[in-house]
Amino acid sequence: MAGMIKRILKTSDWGLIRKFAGYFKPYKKWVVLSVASIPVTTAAGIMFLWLVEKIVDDYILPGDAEGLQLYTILLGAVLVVNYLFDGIYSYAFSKAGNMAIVDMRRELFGRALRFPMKYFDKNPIGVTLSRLTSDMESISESFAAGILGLLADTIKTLALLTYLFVLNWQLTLILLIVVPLIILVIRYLRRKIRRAFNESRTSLAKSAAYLQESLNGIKTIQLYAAENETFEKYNQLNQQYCKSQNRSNVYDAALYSTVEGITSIATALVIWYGAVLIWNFDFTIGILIVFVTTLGRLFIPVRQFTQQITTIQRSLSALEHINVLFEQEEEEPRTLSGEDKPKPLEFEEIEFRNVFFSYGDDAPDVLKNVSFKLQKGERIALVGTTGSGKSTIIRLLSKAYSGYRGSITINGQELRDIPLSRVRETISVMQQDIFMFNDTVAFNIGLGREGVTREKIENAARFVYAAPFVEKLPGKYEFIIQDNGDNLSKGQGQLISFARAVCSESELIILDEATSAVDSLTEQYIQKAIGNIFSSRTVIAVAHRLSTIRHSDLILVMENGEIIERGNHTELLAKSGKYASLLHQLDEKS
Ligand SMILES: Nc1ncnc2c1ncn2[C@@H]1O[C@H](COP(=O)(O)OP(=O)(O)OP(=O)(O)O)[C@@H](O)[C@H]1O
Repeated sequence: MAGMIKRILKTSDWGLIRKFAGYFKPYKKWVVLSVASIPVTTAAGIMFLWLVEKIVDDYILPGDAEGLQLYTILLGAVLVVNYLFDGIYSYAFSKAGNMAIVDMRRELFGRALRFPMKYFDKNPIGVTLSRLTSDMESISESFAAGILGLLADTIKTLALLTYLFVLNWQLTLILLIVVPLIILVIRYLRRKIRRAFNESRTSLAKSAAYLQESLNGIKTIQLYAAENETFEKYNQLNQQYCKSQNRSNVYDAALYSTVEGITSIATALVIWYGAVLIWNFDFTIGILIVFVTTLGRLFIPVRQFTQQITTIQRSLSALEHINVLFEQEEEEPRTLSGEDKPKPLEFEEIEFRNVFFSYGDDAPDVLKNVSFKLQKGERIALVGTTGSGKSTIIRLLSKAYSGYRGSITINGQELRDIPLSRVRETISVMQQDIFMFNDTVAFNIGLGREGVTREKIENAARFVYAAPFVEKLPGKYEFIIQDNGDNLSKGQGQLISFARAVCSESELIILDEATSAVDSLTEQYIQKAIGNIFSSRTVIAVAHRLSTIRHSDLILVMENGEIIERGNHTELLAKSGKYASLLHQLDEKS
């Protein structure tokens, strides 16, 4: 059977199994306890058969009631031991399995948190979510039990067969006639089961991703009355899943019932040949009963074996999916514990020298020959038409994307050589599309800053003029922000984003100014907040407000990935070029 197992699993499967078996290492003692129970239950199984034969031939047939009583008690005791150790076997292994899966899930989530942003550009969140949830579930439910179950059943089956062989080798050979047939069926259906199951996992992941996307965008769907289309699309994905799952179930059922059928043939053969042997006085009724009883017991593992194969196939296909996440490169290996958080750089200057960048190998350059310098205390504004590359400069600087050509240095050190976590500690980004967590205002301001005090949070809020509105909220800093800031106005969200950025010690602040219009009071607060930030830190801003632009020391005007004009507000206006016309458009809008 060991050879058969080898044939059933591919070589690459063994690699996967070995890799994930590593997670059981810390829980070795539970695995050992479980494995140690196998010989006990196997011995109890053989003992049971021996007692059955003895009871029938030596006590029931001759009518020895006294001996029968004693042996029946012994039989009961053997069964108790058998089931007790069976219990220990399953409990100990599922305990080890559960703990191993918890570790795997934790490690995977930790990795996912460090996946590069371009991973999330390409992979819908829902797919990653389903890898972390349903694929993991599938393993924890089945993989552990599947593999060890297979081992236990193999040992038990071999022991039973050896015992039967000693009792009567001819009858045992008759029984084994059906084995090649079973191997053929399993080999044939194995590939089909795996393929169908893979398909069903993929379509489940797709429909989960779509479900997640639809729920994220539910307000837009409702506003644009796109419910029917959304429903239809989900329905189609769901149907696809249903079809592939049904296919997988058909193969499952086919495997199970074919093996059942074949084993029934074996049972009939054994009864027929056993009867012949008894008529020829070569055999006792006790032994025939042992054979028939064992057939049931022998083929329970064989039947389970087919189920275990299906289970293992499922787990392997889930493992393949999860392995993709394990093989996904992380941004830069970093520990998640705060102990060794690097100190921010003592910021002095940033320099871009002849920088080129494209988002993909075959994609066109979206930054072309970009060069500029920013020194401590200075403010740079990036302006330009949409898609001109302003945000890309910021993404490169915050190491959200790598792979630039040319040189970007912070304090003279090449950016690609500075650890990511150090860069993120040095730079604070005020995002336009800030994400708000379902938590308090205080939590959202202090996000990611370990050990930040309430005083610092409140000072940050005051500094960027967020305090006046926060203090009017019920519960003030304990007010719970919901649904990514849906219970706040856009302007209030921006002020929280400002507070979040200044709450850090970072000298360099990147400001990705939002374009959305806000009420005039909030606008005043925002402008005052930017004024405060400008006077206290070094800032590089993707600027849309005239006030922000005017207060910058250097304005870089971008078009098609290039800096086409540079200078301060007065110099650029005097040129009457692109900047002047951009300002003109700004004026018209306001
Ligand atoms: N993740 C991405 N993958 C591929 N291309 C991208 C990606 N992000 C931006 N681009 C492309 O890069 C170019 C520059 O985009 P970028 O976001 O830097 O422009 P921008 O000047 O900030 O525009 P806006 O003012 O509209 O935010 C655009 O052509 C855009 O389509």
